[in-house]
Amino acid sequence: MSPVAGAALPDLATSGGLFARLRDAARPSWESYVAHPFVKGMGDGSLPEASFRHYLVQDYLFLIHFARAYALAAYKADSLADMRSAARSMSAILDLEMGLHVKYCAGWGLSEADMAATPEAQATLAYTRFVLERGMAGDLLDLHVALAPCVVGYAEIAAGLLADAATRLDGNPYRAWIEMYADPEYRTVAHAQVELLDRLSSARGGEARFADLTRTFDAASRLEAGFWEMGLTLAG
Ligand SMILES: Cc1ncc(C[n+]2csc(CCO)c2C)c(N)n1
Repeated sequence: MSPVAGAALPDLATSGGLFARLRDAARPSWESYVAHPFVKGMGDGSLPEASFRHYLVQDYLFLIHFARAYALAAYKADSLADMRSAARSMSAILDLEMGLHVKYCAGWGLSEADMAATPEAQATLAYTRFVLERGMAGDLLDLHVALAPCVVGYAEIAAGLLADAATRLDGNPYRAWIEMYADPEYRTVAHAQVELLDRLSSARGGEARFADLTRTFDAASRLEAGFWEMGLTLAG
């Protein structure tokens, strides 16, 4: 069933949890990401098609590296449960989400071979390699904090668009994107990421590392905003 426009969903973040506190500490960067003009343009359908296509191709390349980040999470895990969870997320991206993405892009006339052959834009390189670097240099908590704006942000953005009076779903070329990320199944994935951050934080001394984790979360949020900006300006 399609979500109903205008119905606000509760916040994904648990009050007082690590995700909510990071988001508060990085508020200006977070807002520049979730309220970017690209997002508003998808909501009211005014986003130029060329911007959306440029974004989609780069997002395909982004997902490849995101799958690598979950492979790194499996390597960094210190329990079988965390290894299995990372492996499941990597498989979900490679076998499910990328397939959906490819089908979705085909609807916009983009073939997988064309997308794979496109050079990565600077914003794609910067964001994906930043996440991988946080994971390589740090531990599982550093890596999951770097991943959190991506995983939780898209659920918040899609829910926010559905609740926004400026959003038009009828005849909106970006409706399928909004509904894909507003899907309850995807909200469950985002919620699991919020809970995982709290568990990792207790196990790995997150409290004492809050300032450092905030820098990572803030940078990842700015890189998400930069990813939208790349789409909007068609930057290479
Ligand atoms: C730039 C960019 N940021 C976030 C997402 C969202 N996303 C990426 S992978 C994934 C599944 C999480 O396990 C989701 C929701 C995206 N596609 N592109």
